[in-house]
Amino acid sequence: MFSFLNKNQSTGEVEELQLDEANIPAHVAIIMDGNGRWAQQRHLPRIAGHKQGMDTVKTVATAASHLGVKVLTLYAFSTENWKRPTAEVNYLMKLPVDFFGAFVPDLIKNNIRVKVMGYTDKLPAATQKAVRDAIADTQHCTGMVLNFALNYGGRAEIVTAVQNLAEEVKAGRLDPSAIDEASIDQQLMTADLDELRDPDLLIRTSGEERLSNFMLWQVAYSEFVFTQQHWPDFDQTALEQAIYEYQQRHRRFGGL
Ligand SMILES: Cc1cc(N2CCCCCC2)n2ncc(-c3ccc(F)cc3)c2n1
Repeated sequence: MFSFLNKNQSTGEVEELQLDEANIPAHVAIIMDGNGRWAQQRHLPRIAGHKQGMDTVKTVATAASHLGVKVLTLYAFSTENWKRPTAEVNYLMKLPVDFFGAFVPDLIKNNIRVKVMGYTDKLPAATQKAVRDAIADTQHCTGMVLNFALNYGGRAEIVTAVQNLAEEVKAGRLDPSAIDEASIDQQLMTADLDELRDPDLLIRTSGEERLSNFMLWQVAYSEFVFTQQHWPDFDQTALEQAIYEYQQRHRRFGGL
């Protein structure tokens, strides 16, 4: 059992809660929202929130790995984020480079493997190199997969899958009647996660309760937990609280 202290929202009392080690969600996906608001509340530039948010990535990735999560997917940059101010986009595109230098040695120590899904060919060359290096240097790790969604969009992912299947049909290699959910699964960017491709738990921070074009196909049966704190304030306890909430809904009774 993992125990953690929780402040009861209704009574205000601090209580010790237990997580069931046999019911840790195998795949946790997080929409890391609220970085800009966190900075604005402190009268800091928005990019200060992104910088602090990257420290939270390391804290939460380490905590998830220790709890036994097998895949942690983090929504780092969406296909819609290109609409942000140029200065902010340029800063965000440098974060994978900073991450590689600052955190990859710690990830290797925790046996965490980096994977990236998205249209990475559209990223600046330096960002693409940092992504390639992070993947290559953690390739040998056999523990948790830390999967960054980078220049990723759920609708674009499905369009690409449909285009690929249409090409197969056009080439005479696939009959339309043979297209099923498995056919589409195999064309998605999560295909190489095999049986772990669909998140068991989706967390979104900062109070918003929407998907924002994130893993639209894969979250069909996921539990959603929306938390109030901004991503830079998210931590191990917040992750444990979200997993506790998941376990209350996804109760395992004996061998079920
Ligand atoms: C664009 C962007 C933004 C980004 N944020 C920090 C976390 C808060 C939310 C957005 C800002 N983080 N955090 C880690 C990465 C990253 C991506 C790929 C990779 F291989 C290694 C690290 C990252 N990438």
